[in-house]
Amino acid sequence: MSGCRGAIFFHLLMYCGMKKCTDEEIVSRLPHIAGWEVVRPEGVGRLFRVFAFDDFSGAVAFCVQVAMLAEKADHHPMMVVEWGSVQVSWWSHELKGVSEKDFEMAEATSALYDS
Ligand SMILES: C[C@H](O)[C@H](O)[C@H]1CNC2=NC(N)=NC(=O)C2=N1
Repeated sequence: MSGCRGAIFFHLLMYCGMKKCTDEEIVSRLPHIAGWEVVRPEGVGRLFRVFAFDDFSGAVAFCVQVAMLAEKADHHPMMVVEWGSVQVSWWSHELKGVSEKDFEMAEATSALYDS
């Protein structure tokens, strides 16, 4: 298999099991991930939470931890870092919405923050 076809095959394997959550599924799951809300920029649902820090370096260190988690899972958030806070958004680009994977990643992100 060529490198390109191999990459496409891997990509399909990773994402064919994922499905976009319905609005009903999102509403029922959201109370189980404290602090997260759904935002819909340009009509695409995302899980969103702001994490508070006492300084800039704490916020950056958290971003690095989340980045390592993301690399392991091959699923990547949007993070906006500034003094005292990190805004994290999880959604599935491929599906143009929120999937089960995003809920798992949001939960893992909160667990990192709480640890
Ligand atoms: C090729 C690679 O596996 C894909 O582009 C992955 C990378 N990380 C990703 N992260 C997120 N959040 N959504 C995706 O659809 C996605 N796709």
